[in-house]
Order: sequence, then structure tokens, then C-alpha cells
Amino acid sequence: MLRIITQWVEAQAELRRICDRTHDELVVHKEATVREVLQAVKRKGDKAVLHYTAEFDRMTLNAEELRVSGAELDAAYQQVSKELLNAIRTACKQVEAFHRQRVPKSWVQFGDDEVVLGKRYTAVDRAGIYIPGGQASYPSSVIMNAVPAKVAKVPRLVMCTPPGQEKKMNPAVLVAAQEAGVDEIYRVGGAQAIAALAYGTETIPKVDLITGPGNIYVTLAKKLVYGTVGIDSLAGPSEVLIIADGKANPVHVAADMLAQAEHDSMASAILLTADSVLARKVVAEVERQLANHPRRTLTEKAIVNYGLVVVVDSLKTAAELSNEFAPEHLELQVADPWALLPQIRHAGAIFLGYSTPEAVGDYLAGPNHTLPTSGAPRYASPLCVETFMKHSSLIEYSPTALKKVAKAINVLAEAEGLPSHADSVRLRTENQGDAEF
Ligand SMILES: NC(=O)c1ccc[n+]([C@@H]2O[C@H](COP(=O)([O-])OP(=O)(O)OC[C@H]3O[C@@H](n4cnc5c(N)ncnc54)[C@H](O)[C@@H]3O)[C@@H](O)[C@H]2O)c1
Ligand SMILES: N[C@H](CO)Cc1c[nH]c[nH+]1
Ligand SMILES: [Zn+2]
Repeated sequence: MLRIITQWVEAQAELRRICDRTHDELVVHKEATVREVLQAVKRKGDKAVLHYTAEFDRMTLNAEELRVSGAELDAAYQQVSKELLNAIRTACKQVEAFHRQRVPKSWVQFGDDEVVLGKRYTAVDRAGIYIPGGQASYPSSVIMNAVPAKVAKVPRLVMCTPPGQEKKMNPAVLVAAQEAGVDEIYRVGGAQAIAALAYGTETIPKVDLITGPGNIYVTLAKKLVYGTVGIDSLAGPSEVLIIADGKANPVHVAADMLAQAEHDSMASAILLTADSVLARKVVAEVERQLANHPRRTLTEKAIVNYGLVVVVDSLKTAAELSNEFAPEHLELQVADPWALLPQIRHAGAIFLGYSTPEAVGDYLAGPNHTLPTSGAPRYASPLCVETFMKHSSLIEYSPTALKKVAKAINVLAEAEGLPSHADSVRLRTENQGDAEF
């Protein structure tokens, strides 16, 4: 069921097909649905949100029920065990500690002639975090999105997540939201949630930035609303690529592959190894662990369609193929992962060594688990505090400093055919002696 490939050309083609799975022809009709949802929510607000919630989430709500009430939030604490509450608090603490390490700081530098240059960082006014909730519930994603937003000091933090079963939200998600500092929660999922956050409705506020992972509908919607609002990255269906040597434990490698495959039928799990014995053992082990898997149907679909084992000739070749694929998660299950690391150029998160399963990063190591997918790690990075901030450039020139650059600006403005640009400098500096370069 999990295919083994040994030919370089075939491996490259298969890896490209898997990498492109969220923007190939199979998703064209999904994009049409998403465009329809976006337009309807933009025009009809709550009415469209409620309509699509009934259609895609099979949940009939009225507008007053969209926002999760204070009573529900209070009750959630009674519905989680002490152990789960403690785990949520531990994860919040570790994720916060990691994200506090690199909070962008405003800075200025003072140059000659009283020139001041710098950058001034400010948080977005309103951020909307999307927390997935179709195939699984994600209290961990609440923490990964809300904590950096709070560290960035976002004044208003809004959360949307699918409505759950029988009007009952997952209490762990509601507790995580409160622990992490979310200000308001709406039970809306999919493209309709992204549309509501991007355009605003009577009930759900329009935000400036939308972050958070999601399935293909959520990811396409985020892509399409970009420009109306900012987005973090295209954090779509999960993927893991494992580079393993002969000392890796096939039981662990298989478990790590299934740990991503179980997220979504569009998830992907790939093994690159130079050890053909390990390759065969992992294939057998994946089948064995799948046999009694509680999420077997969905997980098997992911493995059949987007799972792959490639037998390569060396770790160097594995690194080259991995760089072409640019995985969301990369595990280096090799004897000396730090020696292999310099060859790795593109990956959302890199897990080093045999005892670092990707799940440790999913839940509480500290770095963010909201990561770019489908090749986006070639140009995008994990969610972080800076995602919730932007900076303005700062520029101050004294009359003396302006005079010194007047001529150069004049020449450049003339070259661009923009006389008023030249005038704006000349009128401030003429009759003050010759300009210098
Ligand atoms: N990249 C990351 O950082 C990261 C992190 C966590 C999870 N994930 C991914 O997030 C995703 C979560 O997916 P999920 O499905 O569990 O939850 P989800 O909340 O992303 O999607 C559920 C929503 O999809 C909409 N939907 C479902 N079927 C539809 C259809 N036929 N037409 C239109 N809309 C439809 C529904 O409105 C529903 O509310 C997975 O792909 C998982 O791999 C990614
Ligand atoms: N692996 C997911 C990112 O692709 C994140 C996650 C949350 N919970 C479990 N896993
Ligand atoms: Zn995961």
C-alpha cells in the first residue's frame, strides 16, 4: 500500500505530484466552492455564514448563537480533567517562553548631519486566528496561534473554529483559548470563517490579519482573501518527510509517518533512506500499525495517495530530494543529524535525532506548529510573534543633510520623469549654496 521507489527520476516526479497536491487540477472545483462562499459572505454577512454552516457542518444556528457565550466558557473548565488543564498550561508556558526569545524591537540609528533612520514595530489592531476542527480538535493550535499574538500585544484577538457536534464545542479548545488570552470566539469553520474574518459580518468583526492552519478549503480561502487582509502562510494539510539511516527504528519511523497521515486524507508522509532493509520494514510496520488504527479510513487514504518511500543512494541525495520537496516537517533520524543539517535548505521545522518525534513540536517543545506546507517552506517561515506585527521605516533629515543629497535626488527624479519629486527637495534647499553628492 505504501509504495517504494528506487529510481531518481520517478522519485522526483512523485515528490512533485505530492508537493503540488493542494494546487493541482483536483482542487479546481474546491476553489470554485470557496470563491462562491467568499462572495456570498461578503454580500450577505451572517446570513451566508449560517447557510454554509448548515450545509458544510450540518449545524443549524441563529446569529445569536455564533459567538460562544461566557457561560459556555466557564462551563468548559468543569469539563476538562486536572491533567489536561495542567498539560494546556505547560504547553502555554513553553510556547510563550520560546516566542518571547525574539520579540521584534524598534530601533533607530543616528548618522552624520543629524540623520536618523530606523524601524518602528507595532502589532496589528485585530487578528483572527483560525483553529481547525473538522476531522480533529486542536487545543494545541489555539495555543500556537494565540500565545504569539498576545506576546505581540495584539489588542483584539478573535478566534473562529467549526461548531462541533450538537452545538457542543470541544471544552479543551475553549479552555486553551481562555488560558492563551483569546478575546472572543465564534463557532464558524471552513471558508465561511475566513470570509467572515476578512470582510466582517453583523456579528463577526473584520480583522487585519488571519493566521492558523486548516484543510484545503480554509487554505484556499486564506489565499484568496490575501490583500483584503494579511495572512500568516499557507498552512494546509500536514506533511512529514523523514530522512533515516539504517540505525533508525522502523517502528518509530512508521509511527511518525502515521502521526501526520492521521490529520487529513490530503496529508502526506514520506521516507527517504539509503537502507533498503529499513525501507521494507517501515512499509510492513505502517501496515501493521494501520490495521487497528482508530482513524484508519482517513489515514489509509493519505498513505495510499500521498505516502511514499524512496530508496536513495546516499544521505546527500536524500537532502537534495528533501530540498526540492521543501517539507512542512523534516525529521533527520540519522546518527549525526547536525552533520547533515548544513545540506538542508528548505523545511518548516527540522527535528533532529532518533528521539525527537515530530509530535513533540506539535504540542509543547516551544517553536510554533503552524507551518507552511505544499512547497511553501521554500519562501515562508513558521508562525511567530513577528507575524502579528509590521514595521514602519523611520527617516529624519536635517536641512544640512538634505542639502547634501539634493543633487543626487534631482538627477534620479529627472531620470524617472517626476519633476515634483525634484521640486520637493529643490524648494527646501535652493539658495543655500551648492549641493554636494
Ligand atoms: N500546516 C499546519 O501548520 C497545520 C497544523 C494543524 C493542522 N493542520 C491541518 O489542518 C487541517 C484540519 O482539517 P480539518 O478538516 O480537521 O478541519 P478544518 O477546520 O480545517 O476544516 C473543517 C471545515 O471545512 C469545511 N468543509 C468540509 N468539507 C467541505 C466541503 N465539501 N465543502 C466546503 N467546505 C467544507 C467545513 O466548513 C468545516 O468546518 C488538516 O489538513 C491538518 O493536516 C495543519
Ligand atoms: N502536525 C500538525 C501540523 O501539521 C499540528 C498538530 C496539532 N496537533 C497535532 N498536530
Ligand atoms: Zn500533528
